[in-house]
Amino acid sequence: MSTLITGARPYGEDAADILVEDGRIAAIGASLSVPGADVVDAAGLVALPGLVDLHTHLREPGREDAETVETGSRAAALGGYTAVHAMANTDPVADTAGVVEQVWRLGQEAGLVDVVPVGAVTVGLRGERLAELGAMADSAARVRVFSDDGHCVADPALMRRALEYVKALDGVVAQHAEEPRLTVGAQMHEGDRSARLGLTGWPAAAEEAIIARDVLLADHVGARLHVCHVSTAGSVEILRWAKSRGVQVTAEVTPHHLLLTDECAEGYDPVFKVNPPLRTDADVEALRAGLAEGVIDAVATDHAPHAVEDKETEWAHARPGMLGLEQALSVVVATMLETGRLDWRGVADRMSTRPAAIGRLDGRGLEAHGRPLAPGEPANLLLLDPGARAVVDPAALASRSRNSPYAGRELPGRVVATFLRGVPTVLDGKAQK
Ligand SMILES: NC(=O)N[C@@H](CC(=O)O)C(=O)O
Ligand SMILES: [Zn+2]
Ligand SMILES: [Zn+2]
Repeated sequence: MSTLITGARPYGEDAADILVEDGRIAAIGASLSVPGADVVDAAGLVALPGLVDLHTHLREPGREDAETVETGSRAAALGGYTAVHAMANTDPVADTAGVVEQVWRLGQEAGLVDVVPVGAVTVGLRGERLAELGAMADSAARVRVFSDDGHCVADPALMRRALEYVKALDGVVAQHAEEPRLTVGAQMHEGDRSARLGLTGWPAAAEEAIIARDVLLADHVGARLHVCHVSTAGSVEILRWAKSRGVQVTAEVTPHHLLLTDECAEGYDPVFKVNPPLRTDADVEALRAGLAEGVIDAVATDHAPHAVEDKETEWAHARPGMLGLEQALSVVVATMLETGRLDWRGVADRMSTRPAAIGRLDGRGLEAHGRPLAPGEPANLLLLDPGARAVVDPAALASRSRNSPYAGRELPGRVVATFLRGVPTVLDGKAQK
């Protein structure tokens, strides 16, 4: 089976044809012609490697009313993703080989993206004792990223032991950095605005204190640490310091923290309630600069679907979290590309290459992700119309939930097609399954 993608602009550069055969890129060049190949006209479209998300909540098992592996996979493919890491805060929690294998199999069955399960660090995310990390690593799901996301591994001795265990598995602990004693009852970013709105604040220091502690622990035991959804200027400074000292730390920022601020809380619309909270203009500026510089390695969505009854309620009772998969690339185009902070290669690096490397998905086999657009590599790629602009309509999303913070906002860039190992999962902007 061969497909010829004609006139695409790899990494936004000169137009070329891309020939796909047997799941791999067979050739990239001018005026390729292959009798019998399916032709996809990509004139004017930017071709990028398939995106890799380090941080997706798929809600299955347990909250299939909010999202399933299948609906989340469809949302991911429509967003240009070919692999997503499925967070462990499901019900039951993904803290055993059995649960991670179940999620991995559901991903295979849906067949729209590679669903890579994240394993919980502690049993039940309770922060008391370590889960069966080795069994999850050795399972069919081959877990390499471990996280209690939703909760912080707050006990420093337990965090140290987790780092030591996961190091032996060539894995990484992805920390949700939130000192719980500093965020009791927290509703939004702590500052002038939280005081005025009468909502309990979530201070920047609650995030920064854990990141500072964890980079010291990671340095001490020589382990890899990944920091989830970095949201403050101070966190970027700590990461810059740690990296300059050679600490093996990586970090991600979400699209919403690159675009939105605590001003969104003014209308008390819980769609903007999220952990960590939306911060200030100065934080957004520091996050964009940190991502451009590479101190922040990756964009990760923290796609967090919630059912209507959990979200459309009074602010204080609403669950934190917002959708991200279908608009992530558009938000990065708006905040990083159109502002001149990253070029297309930079976007590919932060949304595909580096996240794949952090999750150890960047091997040499056909199952690899985050590989460059080059002959011989797996044909995981997306085609984007960079000039298209559209207003986000939550009713049109593939996600089973509707809690998009971008509703009614005009964003640039439309994913026209996505290919997973040469098979189109999205064509003409429509999911193929
Ligand atoms: N980001 C959120 O506000 N919520 C996430 C959990 C998390 O990422 O901490 C969720 O699972 O809903
Ligand atoms: Zn989190
Ligand atoms: Zn999360």
